[in-house]
Amino acid sequence: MNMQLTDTQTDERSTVLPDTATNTVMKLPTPTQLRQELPLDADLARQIAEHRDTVRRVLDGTDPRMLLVIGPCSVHDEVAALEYGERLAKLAVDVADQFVVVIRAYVEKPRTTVGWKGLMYDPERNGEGDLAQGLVRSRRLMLNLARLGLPLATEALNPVGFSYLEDLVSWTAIGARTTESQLHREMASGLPMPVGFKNGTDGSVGMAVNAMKSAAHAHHRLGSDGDGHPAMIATAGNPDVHLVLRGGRGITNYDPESIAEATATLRAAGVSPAVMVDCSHDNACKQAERQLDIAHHVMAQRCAGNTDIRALMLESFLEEGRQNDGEELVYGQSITDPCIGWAQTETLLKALAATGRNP
Ligand SMILES: O=C[C@H](O)[C@H](O)COP(=O)(O)O
Ligand SMILES: C=C(OP(=O)(O)O)C(=O)O
Repeated sequence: MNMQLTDTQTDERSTVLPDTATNTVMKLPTPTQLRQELPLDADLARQIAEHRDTVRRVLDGTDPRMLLVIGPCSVHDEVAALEYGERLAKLAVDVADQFVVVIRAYVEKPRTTVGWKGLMYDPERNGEGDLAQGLVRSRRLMLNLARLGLPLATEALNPVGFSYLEDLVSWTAIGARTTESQLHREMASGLPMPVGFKNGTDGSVGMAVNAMKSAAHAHHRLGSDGDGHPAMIATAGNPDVHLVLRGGRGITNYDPESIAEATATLRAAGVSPAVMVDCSHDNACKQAERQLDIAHHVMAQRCAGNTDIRALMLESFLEEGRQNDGEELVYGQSITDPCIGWAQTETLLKALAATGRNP
């Protein structure tokens, strides 16, 4: 599973200088090396370019369908994630006249305090932080999901981490905990796909609007090249940025008044009024089943004429609910936020599509 290391890369842990540091550093393969080991072939690259264009067209309203970003809160088991992907790819065909279905392939999890941070950071979930293995497994999983024909969504949390994966992703989220971060805005400014900024964890939309303005702008940022060398990166600005309403602590924002207030703010700021409603997270008060009613409620608003609502996000997996990580895990059930199960997912997507056909 471990990547080949170059002559200059050893797998020894070395003490970091200066002397105040007690950290250890373990060298990793570079993004270029990982991309060479797990390459994106020309057909898949074409597919991803087409998916990104489709997502852009949905978000700018040229394509009248809605975007539906759906899948597990996090991936901890690649087999279950692929089984979910296979089922979703079939269901996506049934609703393709109404929805562009994008699968959540979330391998980095932002934590409120501490907790498992995702497949990329701790693939064995044993606290060892085997990033060398996590990066390989994350990229391999994403390649396999993309080969099912689905566009991929993920949250870009660590700009270095994302440089190992970004060529595989068609829609990217900047999460509620990082929307206000300049580093994430700079990163989004140079990303080659549409990016959704979540409102803040306190429910505030203003910081996401500021993020959109910043990410649409050109930047000079400090980063590294594909070979891991420090580099100045000049970004052009990302024209395909939008707002994601996900509620906040004790606040929901999927109702008509909240959405109207958000789109008025977006228009006043001169940025895209396109909105994705995240039916999970604080909108669902972390109760997975609430997503069902929320999705119907938002779809009804869209069918009643609010075409600024261009997208929905749902957290869904094979089994409903969530479980604590441990020895005996239920196959296909989330170990982070609760999700709706497959049966609910199938019923919901078909019902939403039927509403879209006969508003
Ligand atoms: O989407 C997942 C979680 O909401 C997010 O990662 C924060 O989780 P936590 O509050 O359990 O740390
Ligand atoms: C962490 C997530 O969302 P948020 O940033 O809204 O909490 C997520 O979508 O997995």
